[in-house]
Amino acid sequence: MATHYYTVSWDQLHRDSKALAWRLNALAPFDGIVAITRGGLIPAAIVARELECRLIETVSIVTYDEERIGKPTITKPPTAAGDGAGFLIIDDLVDTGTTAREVRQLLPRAHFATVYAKPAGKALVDTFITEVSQDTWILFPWDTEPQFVAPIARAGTPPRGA
Ligand SMILES: O=P(O)(O)OC[C@H]1O[C@H](OP(=O)(O)OP(=O)(O)O)[C@H](O)[C@@H]1O
Ligand code: HPA
Ligand SMILES: [Mg+2]
Repeated sequence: MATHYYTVSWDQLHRDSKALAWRLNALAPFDGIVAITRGGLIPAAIVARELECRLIETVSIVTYDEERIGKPTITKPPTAAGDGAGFLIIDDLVDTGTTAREVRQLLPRAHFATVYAKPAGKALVDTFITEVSQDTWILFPWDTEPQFVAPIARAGTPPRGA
């Protein structure tokens, strides 16, 4: 269970995904990108734009229900990436490495990159940008929205009108 939260804004995600693209550009060109949906879709779009890559494949895999990990289920395998040779795989993050392990079996020759990584999974990816501790849950901008927070002085009192 996470004891810390790390909130990532859209701006931050764009900056970190571009930093990943800078790193990957040194290894380019790639024949195509495989985005791991859903979390990898937006980082993959940003990296594809920066690397001028126009061939995007997807692999759909479900490992979590909110913060609860389950058995990974592939709901759509990749069809256009062969054994992964020449391809770049992009996901938002690697946590336990469960998802990465499954996808690597499908595309063993691809280069695997994530924007964020936690210690338990980082050895499974070839390139990542930012590491966070294992007990940190990363809050992505698509999973959050700004909302009202009560002033500190009112902590513990019921909200007005309640
Ligand atoms: O290293 P792991 O422990 O496997 O965790 C990382 C994976 O978990 C999340 O996907 P999730 O299963 O929540 O699906 P989603 O991308 O559709 O949100 C995240 O997008 C990674 O793909
Ligand atoms: O830290 C996380 N944040 C969002 N989704 C995730 N899926 C696995 N770990 C995480
Ligand atoms: Mg995912």
